[in-house]
Amino acid sequence: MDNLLKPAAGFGLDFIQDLLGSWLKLDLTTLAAVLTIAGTISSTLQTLADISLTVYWWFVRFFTASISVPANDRLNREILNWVGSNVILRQNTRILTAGTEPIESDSWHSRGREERNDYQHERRIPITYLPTFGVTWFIHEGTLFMIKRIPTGRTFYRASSSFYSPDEFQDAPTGNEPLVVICLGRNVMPIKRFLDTCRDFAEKQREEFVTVRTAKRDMYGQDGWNSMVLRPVRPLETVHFDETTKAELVADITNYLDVKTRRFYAARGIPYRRGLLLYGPPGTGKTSLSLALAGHFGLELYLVHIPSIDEDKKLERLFASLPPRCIVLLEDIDAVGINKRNGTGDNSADEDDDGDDNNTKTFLSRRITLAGLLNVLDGVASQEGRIVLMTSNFADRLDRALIRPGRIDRQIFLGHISPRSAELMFLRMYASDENNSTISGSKSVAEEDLQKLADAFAANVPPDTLTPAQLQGYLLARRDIPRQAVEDISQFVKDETSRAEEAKAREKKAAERRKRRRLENKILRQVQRQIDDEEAGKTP
Ligand SMILES: Nc1ncnc2c1ncn2[C@@H]1O[C@H](COP(=O)(O)OP(=O)(O)OP(=O)(O)O)[C@@H](O)[C@H]1O
Repeated sequence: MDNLLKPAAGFGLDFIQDLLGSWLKLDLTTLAAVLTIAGTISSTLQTLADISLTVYWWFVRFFTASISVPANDRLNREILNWVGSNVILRQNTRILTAGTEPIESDSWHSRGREERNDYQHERRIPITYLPTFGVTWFIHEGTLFMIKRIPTGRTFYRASSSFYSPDEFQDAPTGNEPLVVICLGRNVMPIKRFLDTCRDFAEKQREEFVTVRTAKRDMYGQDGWNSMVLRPVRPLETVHFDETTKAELVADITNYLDVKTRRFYAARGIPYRRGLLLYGPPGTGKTSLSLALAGHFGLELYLVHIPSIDEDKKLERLFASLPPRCIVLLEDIDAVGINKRNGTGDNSADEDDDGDDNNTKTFLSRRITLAGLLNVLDGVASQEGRIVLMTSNFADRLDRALIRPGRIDRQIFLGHISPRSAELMFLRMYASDENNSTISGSKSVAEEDLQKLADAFAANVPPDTLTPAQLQGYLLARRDIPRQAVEDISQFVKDETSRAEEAKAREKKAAERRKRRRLENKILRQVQRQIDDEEAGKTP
């Protein structure tokens, strides 16, 4: 058997040797030598890597101090913010993670977002950049620091890892990973100082910006407050409505946030919550006021656009993950009609009213029920210490169960602009600011002239005609020409009034049509029922 194989093996070896010799000009001995050297280099490199890793860990263990920060701690985000602004940007890092919102396949859901995807009607969501790092190094106050993101086990971005080290991409930064802050030396004091710096930085940002969080599904399909936008703080003075109501509102919230009030509630077993309803026509400042209040009280704003939430459970999950002190803004709670379907209110839900008088099922939107909303507002699981602001364009359509004291403690009406508010808005629009960046034309208007112009302007803005949004739009279109704004205002008021009257007449006609259609349907159904009854009577 061995003898039989020998020529074949010899033939094979000879053949390979010939091939290498004639084609590649290599003999087998050289090849073997090359392979041996390569193997030795590779194992040497591996050994060196192992040694350096061991040295690295010994070094970390004996010559550094470290502090870990859990994923869900606010400090974690504050560190990332600091690193993002001070290290990543300064070092002009080429590896960042950009994000806007996850793409969802659910068409109803996406439609809701298309309509109103972001705070204050912005359709385009700003891109947020997060530092992509496994480990980042920097020097702070003369000490060498290292921040390490601890992998959470979710791996992706592998496709891109062919170019960069897999470590860098294995765990895409969602901002929810625990961090370890390490510094050179055996003392944790530099780290503590660094953490203070991060907090001061965040504090300053909070003074200048309001953090607005909105509900978004994250990349793993989990609902949560996953989108964050920083909005510049809007001073309360720039939101015009009844000054006494404004002062009362601010006093009310100040009192509520006072630690003594919390103790008072706790001692008497009263749930420590505050609910406010901001209502009025569109463009009267409900959203602007909410933002201004959040800025004034230094609270984060958690925004829920009710019509885009499609199930009670989702709202429940969002409320369950609210921090203890914040403002929750529930926008457009009436948008699809918080009404009993057998109610008398003339609203959108009446359009498809099937006339079933016994149907008392209550709907907030496609799938959010009034019970679901009430449950998150005062259910056992709902967080104490927060302020819930609800906005509505049609307060009269709201269910009484929702607006009872305890759920809504104060109702604030934001209506059409008053002459006094028009004067203030005019002054604000044309007064020169620090950068003198307001308007070119108005620079020539002296202060006393500006006041005279504002008086003349306000005299031509009758109460209860224009919304603040309309007036703001008007002034913005004339931002360089204050005198022209005064001249044109009477005509603008006339035009807008007649337009509003036409719209009202159209709406009245449409409402009458709907009413007629409902009546016809009702009669038809009664007739059909009679016919059915008669037929049933005939049959034995
Ligand atoms: N009372 C107000 N004072 C100053 N500006 C206002 C006021 N109301 C509205 N505006 C301006 O009009 C625009 C729209 O305001 P905002 O979105 O706050 O109104 P809204 O009542 O929430 O409207 P909607 O009911 O449509 O959501 C903003 O740019 C805001 O600056």
